[in-house]
Amino acid sequence: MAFSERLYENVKPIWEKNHNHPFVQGMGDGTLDREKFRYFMIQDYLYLIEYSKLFAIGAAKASDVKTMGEFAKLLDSTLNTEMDLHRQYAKKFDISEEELENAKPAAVTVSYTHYMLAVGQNGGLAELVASLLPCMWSYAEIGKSLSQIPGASDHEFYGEWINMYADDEFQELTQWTINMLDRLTHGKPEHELKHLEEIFLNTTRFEYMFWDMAYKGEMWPTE
Ligand SMILES: Cc1ncc(CN)c(N)n1
Repeated sequence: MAFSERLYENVKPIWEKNHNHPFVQGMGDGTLDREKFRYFMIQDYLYLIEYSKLFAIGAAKASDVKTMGEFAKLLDSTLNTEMDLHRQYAKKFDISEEELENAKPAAVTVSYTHYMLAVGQNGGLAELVASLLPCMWSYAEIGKSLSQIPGASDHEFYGEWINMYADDEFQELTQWTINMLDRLTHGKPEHELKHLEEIFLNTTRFEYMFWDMAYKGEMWPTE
């Protein structure tokens, strides 16, 4: 069994919870409150600024030029395609770019990005990829599944979001990253695989927390 299949099996119950979360369901049937989506978009933009740094770290840690090039592609796609979607939504909400970049991250946004950056900076390439993969993989799955709901891709507001993650390019980049983790973990001893499994599980848990934070509009427990 490829290591990615083992990871997938291990986190399946949490991914099912993500798919059933009212935020995700609400994008699929178009009923999600736009204020919740607005809040999500701002926090997600801040999240992606930090997340994209993992690809730069990946390029620096890679041991061959081909892998460096792939990380460069992932970095470009995040900064210039995925985050463009957020900038477009920001226009719809009358949020200036400056306002977007100066917004303050919520507790979950800080915890999630700092955890990934610590793992990415302190560990090897396999740790880095294990930590960043649930982000890509779970959105690729959610985008694909929501795009199969009749009318969801054409929804005047949430359609663009769904199309972004259901798109072939995002799906291919995700598959490349899954394959890379399988390559990096081939032949690794069980105790190292267990460690990677735990990292993957932790960022999967953060994915759920991010949906929930956005749905509840949470910032910090003291506010
Ligand atoms: C929190 C989160 N997770 C995943 C993705 C998909 N890159 C995202 N934009 N934001």
